[in-house]
Amino acid sequence: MAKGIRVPGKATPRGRFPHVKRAGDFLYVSGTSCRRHDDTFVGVEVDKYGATNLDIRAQTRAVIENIGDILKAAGGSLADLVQITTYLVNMNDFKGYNEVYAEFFDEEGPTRTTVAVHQLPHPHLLIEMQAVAYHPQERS
Ligand SMILES: N/C(=C\C=C\C(=O)O)C(=O)O
Repeated sequence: MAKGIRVPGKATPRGRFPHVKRAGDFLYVSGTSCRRHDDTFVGVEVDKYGATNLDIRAQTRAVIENIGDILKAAGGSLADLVQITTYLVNMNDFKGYNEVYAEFFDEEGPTRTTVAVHQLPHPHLLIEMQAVAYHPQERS
């Protein structure tokens, strides 16, 4: 039976789904953003005039770190990732996203697909990532 986990301290899912689910030797991580547990966002600044500045590098780093925390709660780590799908709202953010991505992963890392989408669940979000990790049960 596949087991879903909601991870304390991470952003509460805005729907009825777990952060991560084990199916056999694989861990499936739900689409994850830079949202914090208190529903604020990493990589968002609003100036005194109300102008919003969104930072793709900070958001990318936060998303990957959130996925790492979620995998850790399931007994795994970023090193176990075998597949990542990234959703960007704007392909103009590809360069900044790609630079931060390369701080975590290289050609031996997970396979990756990056696509642009019309919207994400909050207007402050520039990026969401979904991932699969290979983590045999006997290692848990
Ligand atoms: N995974 C989903 C949303 C994630 C949003 C967030 O972490 O801020 C979903 O609705 O499927």
